[in-house]
Amino acid sequence: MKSISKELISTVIKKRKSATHKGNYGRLLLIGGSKKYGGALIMAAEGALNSGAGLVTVTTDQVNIAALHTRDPEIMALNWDESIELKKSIKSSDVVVCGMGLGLDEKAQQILALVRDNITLKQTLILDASALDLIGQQKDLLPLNSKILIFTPHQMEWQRLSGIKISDQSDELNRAALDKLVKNKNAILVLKSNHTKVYDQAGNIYLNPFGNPGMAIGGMGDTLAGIIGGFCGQFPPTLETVAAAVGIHSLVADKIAERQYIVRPTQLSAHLPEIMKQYEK
Ligand SMILES: NC(=O)C1=CN([C@@H]2O[C@H](COP(=O)(O)OP(=O)(O)OC[C@H]3O[C@@H](n4cnc5c(N)ncnc54)[C@H](OP(=O)(O)O)[C@@H]3O)[C@@H](O)[C@H]2O)[C@@H](O)CC1
Ligand SMILES: Nc1ncnc2c1ncn2[C@@H]1O[C@H](COP(=O)(O)OP(=O)(O)O)[C@@H](O)[C@H]1O
Ligand SMILES: [Mg+2]
Repeated sequence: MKSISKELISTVIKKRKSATHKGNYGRLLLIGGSKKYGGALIMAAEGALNSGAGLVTVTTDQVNIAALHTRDPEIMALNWDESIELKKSIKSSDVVVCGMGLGLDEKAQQILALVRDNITLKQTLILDASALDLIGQQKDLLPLNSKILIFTPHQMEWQRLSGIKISDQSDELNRAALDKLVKNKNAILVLKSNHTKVYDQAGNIYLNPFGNPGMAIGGMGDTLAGIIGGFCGQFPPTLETVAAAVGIHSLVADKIAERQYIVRPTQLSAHLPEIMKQYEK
């Protein structure tokens, strides 16, 4: 098992070249935010935006859009009832991040089925939170048609999806469960805890040595899902890129925790561009 290091983060975060434009840094679509959980989607979108994604669009319950635009006018938004537009949006994205605050109702199931049916082999798909729980309940909702498929469960979500109890979640069982879920070997598992591990299906594992308990606040994982999306839109969507996203999320939190008791996820996002600058190479 390798440890996520500051050097690894520096190899992933590239200095931007002059002759580039927003289209070179990833078209991201984030899907989630039912009425109750609009904040989850907004926090994920802020993670994506602040990690440098070139173009960020969200699709969500209409009720969240004014709040999102008040905070972040850079982000485009689509009402998730507009299914024709939504299909187009899925197809034209480089990276789709689905599940933050999506909920588990019939609408949520329909949206995940739409993602499953419209994602293509050119795209990176990240599944978080409710998307993982929906698949745990109904296995045929699992989208298998992306280029790279990234799961980002916390331990309880992984228990519900894989059937492995938290106390039994060993590397061996985790990888076997990932292989059982995804046969074509294009998946990455980010199993979140106080020391998150990132697995691929070739046997590689990265352990995150960074982070602190000030991060134990709702929205911290939503923010991470957005950052992973942002990284996969800008840098090659590999195990190392995902590990670097996990590492920088915790490093920013560690910096904030030097002078604060807790780390607000929105504050973490706000400090991300400044800390990424220190690691660019
Ligand atoms: N502001 C918003 O809109 C927010 C909206 N959100 C949205 O809410 C939806 C439900 O997601 P969720 O994660 O809040 O609930 P759930 O899946 O039941 O898991 C929580 C329970 O699991 C357990 N647990 C054990 N180990 C654990 C671990 N390592 N890390 C974490 N938990 C661990 C633990 O149980 P306990 O120990 O408390 O008994 C804990 O109580 C989802 O769509 C999400 O996106 C959130 O993102 C928050 C901000
Ligand atoms: N005690 C802790 N130490 C380090 N990191 C933590 C701690 N508690 C939570 N985190 C991090 O915070 C995030 C929590 O993710 P998650 O449970 O999905 O949050 P949410 O769904 O509320 O956004 C993960 O990245 C996890 O590694
Ligand atoms: Mg979560």
